[in-house]
Amino acid sequence: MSVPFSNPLPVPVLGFCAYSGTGKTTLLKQLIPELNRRGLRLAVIKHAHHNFDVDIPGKDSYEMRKAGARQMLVASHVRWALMTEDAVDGDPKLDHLLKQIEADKVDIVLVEGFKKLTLPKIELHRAAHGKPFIHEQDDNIVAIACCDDTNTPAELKRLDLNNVGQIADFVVEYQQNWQQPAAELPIQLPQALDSDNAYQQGLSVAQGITYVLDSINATSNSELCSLDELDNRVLATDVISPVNVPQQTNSAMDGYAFAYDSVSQTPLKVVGEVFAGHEYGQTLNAGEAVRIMTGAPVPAGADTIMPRELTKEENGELSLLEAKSIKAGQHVRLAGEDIAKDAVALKAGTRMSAAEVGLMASLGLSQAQVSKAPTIAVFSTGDEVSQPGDALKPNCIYDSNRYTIKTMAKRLGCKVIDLGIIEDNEDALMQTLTQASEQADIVISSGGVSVGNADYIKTALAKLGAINFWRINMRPGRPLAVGKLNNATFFGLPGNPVAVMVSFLQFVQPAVRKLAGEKNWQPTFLPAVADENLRSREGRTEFLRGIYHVGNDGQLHVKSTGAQGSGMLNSMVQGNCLIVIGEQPKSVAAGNTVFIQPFADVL
Ligand SMILES: Nc1nc2c(c(=O)[nH]1)N[C@H]1C(S)=C(S)[C@@H](COP(=O)(O)OP(=O)(O)OC[C@H]3O[C@@H](n4cnc5c(N)ncnc54)[C@H](O)[C@@H]3O)O[C@H]1N2
Ligand code: MOO
Repeated sequence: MSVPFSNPLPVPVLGFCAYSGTGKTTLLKQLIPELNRRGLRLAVIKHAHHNFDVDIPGKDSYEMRKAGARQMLVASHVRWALMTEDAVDGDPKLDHLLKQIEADKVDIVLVEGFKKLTLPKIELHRAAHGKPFIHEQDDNIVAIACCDDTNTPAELKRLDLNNVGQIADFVVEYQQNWQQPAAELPIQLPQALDSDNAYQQGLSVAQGITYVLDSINATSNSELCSLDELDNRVLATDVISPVNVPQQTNSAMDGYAFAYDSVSQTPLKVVGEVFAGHEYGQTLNAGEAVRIMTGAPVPAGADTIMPRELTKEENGELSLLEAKSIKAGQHVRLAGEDIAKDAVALKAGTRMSAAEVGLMASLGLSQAQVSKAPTIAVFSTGDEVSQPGDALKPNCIYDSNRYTIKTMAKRLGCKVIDLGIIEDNEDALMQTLTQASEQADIVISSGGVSVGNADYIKTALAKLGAINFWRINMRPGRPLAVGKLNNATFFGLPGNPVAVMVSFLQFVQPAVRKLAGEKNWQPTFLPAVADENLRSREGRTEFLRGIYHVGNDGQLHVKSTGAQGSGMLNSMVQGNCLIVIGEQPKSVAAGNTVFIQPFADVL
């Protein structure tokens, strides 16, 4: 039976496996110096099956450990050793041990033992021992080192067990060709949709997003907006720079401008002064310098700037301190080095923000063509749902969903039509839905998409459009309706308030961004260390509300907000991110890495 292993290090890990008596340790003792000669820096991990001790009774470190120190680090000027009391049931965990290695100090980790792990390994085999092949049971064998009399499959790399140099060459090649696998995000897009299966088994989140994106076309309508209206709008056309930025070659420092070739002629003669917004109208001669301010144009004949603090001017003569370190062209900003005239300064599909608006202004442009902002119509359903501000009737709840949806939609630059709370009555719903689909690009409702029976929304939708009622393998936000209502896209989000927000972020957000013409947007996934065990179920993507912070180790750390009921809106208030655990892991143990989606973009 193989045990899953994933390498946590940015360097390769290569195992050596064999039945006992094959000579693993003997080979490794010969291989290590061969690899050192080839310039490879090695770490070695060995699995010992007995209760070993590396310390010597009587030594201080031994005595202190025996006195009860769980970790004992003994260090001298040549080496240090960390001994940890870490009794576990079964084998020690290789990924945990590997995390103790200083990966920047080694090129590869060789591992002896741990043969059950799905770890790339070289099998050592001696036919004379009459033992079975390991590679017949283990797909992770990358090569077999054996003797002449052994038959091996043609597709398996064969090495000579008695030729240590050849094995060393193989290890070097393995190390050089190894590539760190790309991080596997919990939601991988796009994902093909098998609709027959989807109805029975539900859709993965990635399938749901792919389906939504496939059914949305970017708008072709656009309008001209002034600089002050551009924030959060999406460019419909490329912005072409009408000018060089900077317009002229200028100084990046307050100091002196001169020709680099004049450095040998110091002291230089100071012949003038130039301020930003002005120019020194003449050409500098060899041996001359001008006093220059940051942003002022570099005069003709000069190509190098010396900051004022590295100079001394006396009676019109300029000495250069540290003259030897001067580089030709230093502290000069060349015309067009930021953006050249006629170059694309901003691409169509860019969502405008402070930097983009500022850049447009820096080009002297006062307006841009942007895609028409999507219009979203939103309503709520359910007899129990009441309008905030009204008295709350018995057994009712206030409508929070319409307000979270409207707020998120506005953050995404949408115009919003609020259709209020629609009573659970088919005629009223039909009328509202028809009206909404004429006015809006996207119509969103919340509630009524699960299996409850007081839901007229399903019958009304079925009459007016083509709507799929999906079950998404996620929590929260399992039920989701998506489809067309005339020309508008319809989203029926689940009623539970947290499910509404999570479904909006995962499915409506990509749709809005695509509709608005935004290109190259990807959901953010940041790795963070889990500060506690996080529960999840295999086959379902879990969106836990989390709180992340930067730990003392400089890495992001995250913990959950606590109770995770999908009606607990307060968990979204307490949290600053979603912790996203994909379909594979059953749960994540404290200390392992998970992916988070910070709320910063939309909430
Ligand atoms: N037998 C089953 N029951 C449920 C299932 C299921 O698969 N089988 N799924 C559960 C899940 S998961 C969710 S989520 C909910 C979603 O159901 P609906 O979309 O039909 O939503 P409702 O039943 O109308 O409401 C659920 C919940 O949310 C509250 N709600 C509704 N609208 C609002 C609003 N505008 N503002 C605030 N809160 C709202 C409502 O009062 C309910 O408490 O179904 C589970 N059941
Ligand atoms: O979507 Mo529901 O909120 O999973 O409980």
